[in-house]
Amino acid sequence: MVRVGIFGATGFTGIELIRILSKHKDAKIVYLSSQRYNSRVISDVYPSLEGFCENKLEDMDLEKAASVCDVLFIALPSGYAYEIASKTLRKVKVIDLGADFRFDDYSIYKEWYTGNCDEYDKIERVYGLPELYRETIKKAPIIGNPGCYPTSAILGLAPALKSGIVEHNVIIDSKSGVSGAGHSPNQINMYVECNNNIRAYNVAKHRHRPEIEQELTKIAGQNTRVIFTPHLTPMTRGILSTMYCNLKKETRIEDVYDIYKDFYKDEYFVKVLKPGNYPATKNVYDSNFCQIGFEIDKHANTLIIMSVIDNLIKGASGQAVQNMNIMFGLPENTGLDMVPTIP
Ligand SMILES: NC(=O)C1=CN([C@@H]2O[C@H](COP(=O)(O)OP(=O)(O)OC[C@H]3O[C@@H](n4cnc5c(N)ncnc54)[C@H](OP(=O)(O)O)[C@@H]3O)[C@@H](O)[C@H]2O)C=CC1
Ligand SMILES: CC(=O)N[C@@H](CCC(=O)OP(=O)(O)O)C(=O)O
Repeated sequence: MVRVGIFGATGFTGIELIRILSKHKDAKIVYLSSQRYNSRVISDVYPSLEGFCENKLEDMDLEKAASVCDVLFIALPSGYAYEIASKTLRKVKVIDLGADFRFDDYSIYKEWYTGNCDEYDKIERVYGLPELYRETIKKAPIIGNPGCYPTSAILGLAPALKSGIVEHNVIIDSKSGVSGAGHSPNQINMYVECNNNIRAYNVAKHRHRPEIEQELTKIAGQNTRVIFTPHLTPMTRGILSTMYCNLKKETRIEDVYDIYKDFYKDEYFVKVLKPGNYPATKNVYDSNFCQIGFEIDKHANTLIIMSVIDNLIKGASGQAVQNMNIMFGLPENTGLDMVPTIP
């Protein structure tokens, strides 16, 4: 039985971790932290957990957490994980849902995030996208769980870039549900601001751009540039990323389908749709799946790829549990085998 602790248990990703792990047959939640609700029972704060999880919320106590847990999930805003991970290193595995361990290069992390990690380069960690890094995740002491937009974009683009059929300049147009912004009230997630409304934000300067470029450059084997525009849409959950790549030469859609099917042939959580079928966020709602579809615009010789995920599951807590399963030698879909919710 894997003993689990969660820092930041009352946020959206923390609650989603509890929901998944409370039904995970090989994991047991033994430690939950919260500043705001310290000493309350989690199901009093979130009655949806009544009968599923009755743990008491505690103050953040690194020593205690490291001594009673086998793995710690950090579901806090970015900037906290370095201190937690460095103080608990080798005593317990760490999976950070924030951005602190996603970057290969500290100067890029510092340019986009505010955390301080003096020994960044010395910390052994792996970018936690199982479809690309499964073998290194198995032995990693620390996982930097990918961002939600990067998960949808990288999974959607990897086969095309790896196979070399497209140029290395990509346009990514993404739409996210409001839960992507977390549960703390701010102007962006107020009902009256986001209901009946759709808008772009952080245009040409979103912090997920360098994360996406880092990974796509490694996959493509050469410098890859992206133009990334995120949009906030009036949905609770879900991300749709639509991506545009110039084809190097005329290509048949059946050949693109074969490339994608082959790339993901062993992947349980990635579903490649047949040509003519397009993904929708509802196809993966409340599940750990990513669905990918595509079309060729012959007029512009452009490959258009569409990728959908549930931002809170494959884009965060589900992927984090998938990583935990890999690290502890469990079947990868343990606790994650949910059928998407319709309608
Ligand atoms: N929402 C999403 O779709 C995704 C989120 N992520 C990442 O996961 C992490 C958690 O995100 P999410 O669950 O959405 O965030 P929330 O805002 O919903 O929750 C964060 C929790 O962290 C605790 N906390 C501790 N210190 C602070 C602080 N200084 N400011 C705010 N909260 C604090 C709070 O709990 P308390 O007050 O009880 O201690 C809060 O509930 C973030 O790093 C985020 O970037 C990654 C992918 C997708
Ligand atoms: C809709 C919305 O606001 N989404 C968030 C995604 C946050 C996230 O998951 O990013 P990190 O884990 O990299 O901080 C945003 O655009 O910042």
